[in-house]
Amino acid sequence: MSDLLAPEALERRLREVGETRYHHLHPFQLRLQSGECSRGEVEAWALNRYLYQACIPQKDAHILARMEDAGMRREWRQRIIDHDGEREGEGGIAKWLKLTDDLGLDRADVMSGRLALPATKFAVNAYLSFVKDRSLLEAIASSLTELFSPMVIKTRVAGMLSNYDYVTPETLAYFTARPVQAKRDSDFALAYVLENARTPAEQQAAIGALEFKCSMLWAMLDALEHAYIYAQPWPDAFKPADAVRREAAE
Ligand SMILES: O=C(O)c1cc(C(=O)O)c2c(n1)C(=O)C(=O)c1cc(C(=O)O)[nH]c1-2
Repeated sequence: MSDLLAPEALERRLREVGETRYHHLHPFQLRLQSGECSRGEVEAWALNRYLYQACIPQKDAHILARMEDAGMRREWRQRIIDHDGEREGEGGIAKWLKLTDDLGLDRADVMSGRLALPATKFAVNAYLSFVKDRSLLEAIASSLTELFSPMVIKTRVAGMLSNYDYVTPETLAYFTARPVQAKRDSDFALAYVLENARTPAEQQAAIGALEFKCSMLWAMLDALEHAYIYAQPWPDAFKPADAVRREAAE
């Protein structure tokens, strides 16, 4: 049985989870930011990650529905607005579609998810199930990957802008607002977790929730790496134009 941790010690443990398990360490992320990805791999990354972006307001709506306190709901609902916007064409999902548009991907293909890898869909569904099935504390703790997203976004954006000539600041506009929003959101979520994880079991559950979320983000990049670098993608999945040309020549 673990001991009850002081809030500072719990925060340290949560940050250690990110230092050792967050997707900033994943080989596909390193490849993406260092310019080693082919154009097709960048396209596959953006197409698959659309499903994650699209699920975020749904998972936040599940969390919101479980909150009994109006003040908490007022705070949390901003996350849904950030992604869905106040009207058509605004918000994070619309900005992600600007990224996939600029990469030349068809919107209907991207939005339908039909070309996404099976593991991407399993990962996203696992996140939605997690926030429905686990305690509110665990659901909120699972969002704490946002403590670490500003640093990975900064590195990714700088790396992509300097290494891929078809990527412009407008293409990556999605990421401009995220670090400030992520800081605001993760400050709130961290304060909640530190205040509400009051027993050793609750503290371990919060740490486990953050590990789960890191593993879900990691699994999405494992799937991309496996499908587009080491192996063949799932038969129904997105095939980059350069791979189609290679197959035709064989
Ligand atoms: O670019 C990234 O690496 C990254 C990571 C994460 C994350 O760590 O979960 C999020 C985002 N971006 C993001 O843009 C975002 O809106 C977001 C919401 C959440 C969440 O769990 O509520 N994570 C993330």
